[in-house]
Amino acid sequence: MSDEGLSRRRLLGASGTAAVAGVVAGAVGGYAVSRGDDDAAAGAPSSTAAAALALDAAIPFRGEHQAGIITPAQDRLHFVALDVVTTDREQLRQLLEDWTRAAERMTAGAEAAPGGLVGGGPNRAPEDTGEAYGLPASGLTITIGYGPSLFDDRFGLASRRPAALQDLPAFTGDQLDPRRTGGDLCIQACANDPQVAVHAVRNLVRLGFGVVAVRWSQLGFGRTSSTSTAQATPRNLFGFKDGTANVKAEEAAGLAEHVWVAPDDESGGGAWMAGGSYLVARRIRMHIEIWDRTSLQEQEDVIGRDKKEGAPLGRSKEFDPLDFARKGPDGRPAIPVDAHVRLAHESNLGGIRILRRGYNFTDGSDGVGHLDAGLFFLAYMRHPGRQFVPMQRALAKADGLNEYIEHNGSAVFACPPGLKDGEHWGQALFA
Ligand SMILES: C=CC1=C(C)c2cc3[nH]c(cc4nc(cc5[nH]c(cc1n2)c(C)c5CCC(=O)O)C(CCC(=O)O)=C4C)c(C)c3C=C
Ligand SMILES: [Fe+2]
Repeated sequence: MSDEGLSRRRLLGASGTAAVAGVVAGAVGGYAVSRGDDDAAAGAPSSTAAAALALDAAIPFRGEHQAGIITPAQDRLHFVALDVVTTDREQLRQLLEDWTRAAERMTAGAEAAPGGLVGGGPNRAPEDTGEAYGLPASGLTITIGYGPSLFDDRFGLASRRPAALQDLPAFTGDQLDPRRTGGDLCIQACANDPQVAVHAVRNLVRLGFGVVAVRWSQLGFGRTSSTSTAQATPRNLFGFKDGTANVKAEEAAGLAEHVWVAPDDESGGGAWMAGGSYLVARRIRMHIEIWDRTSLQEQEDVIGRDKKEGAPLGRSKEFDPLDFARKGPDGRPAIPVDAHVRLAHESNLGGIRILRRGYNFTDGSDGVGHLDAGLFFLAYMRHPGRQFVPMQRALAKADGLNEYIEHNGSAVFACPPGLKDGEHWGQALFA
């Protein structure tokens, strides 16, 4: 490998360098494998999940589906929504191709461009911003999505718009801030090191100068979902286990039914979405000061699970099934009628489920003595109008949690399928 193609992990030492060189060589040649994991390369789901749990792993960039959806949720997030500022279709197409190259390199632990740190010499701006140089791949995944507004008349894409990609309707209680809403494109960068996630977004935005501009962004810490049975269930900022009943990577039938767009889901212009998924993002402020003065009983009744174990009320273990018919000692439903898990459960929604992949956030304070903290809700699904919309309508109407939360940002994106060797983002869309 030439000096220009060396990984940022070169600094890790000889053995690390050798292993990583393989990853990077594979990555730039059109494939990427996790270091020393043959099963991952073969696509065995449980081994892939286990490999991805290693905090510094390189996650394969290419595959049937984009990485970052069923990849075991990493600990950190940098999410950005962008607007396209050019009207030149070719500039946008070229950017998506350039992003693919840079994203593939960064997920393998390499600089955004060969020799990116200093290889361009003293008279040019470096092609990599440098803050992740020497850091491992850190489980980085970069997932791209296209917003409904990308399919207006600017780029001749109107006929390519999937029918399922529609702006979300207004929900009761929404307090949406236009400065945290919408976007032509999104990039979801997840990693186990915040510096690696931020570096990835920063370098893609840098590449897009003059073509795209950041509309809004969100940092997240502490995943609020497990997306694999190999992961322990994390806790959200209300202190409750979150993600117990999620659709998980090992659940092939559930993914096919609820997460991946099937070939015959979208006819005509939207057929390029087969194998992709729709992403709903909601910035949900949590009024933690009010919650923190609320009794344990009330907290558990609002969620419908106990705080310590995460067990459904009336049961004792986290993964015990929810029993909505069970009565408590007072003769009332053990899981209250307005409990969050009752209303969000598939039995209340005609079998609807979604894959949740959210993160905690704290963005300073609001100037009047409260933390601006909450849950950056990210969820993947096959059809937002048939899944998120009815689910959120049911929650907006009756959820006991509404007293403690406020949705103040919102967006929806079509995340295309994964890339085969030699393919790049936008190729199918612009074909
Ligand atoms: C529209 C979808 C959902 C929003 C918005 C949402 C916000 C939200 N959720 C929690 C905390 C928990 N949610 C839990 C379960 C759960 N939540 C949703 C959907 C939305 N949540 C679903 C589909 C489920 C699973 C329901 C089921 O099938 O049992 C839980 C329990 C643990 C778990 O199963 O994950 C918690 C806790 C917060 C704090 C929040 C907004 C800030
Ligand atoms: Fe929830």
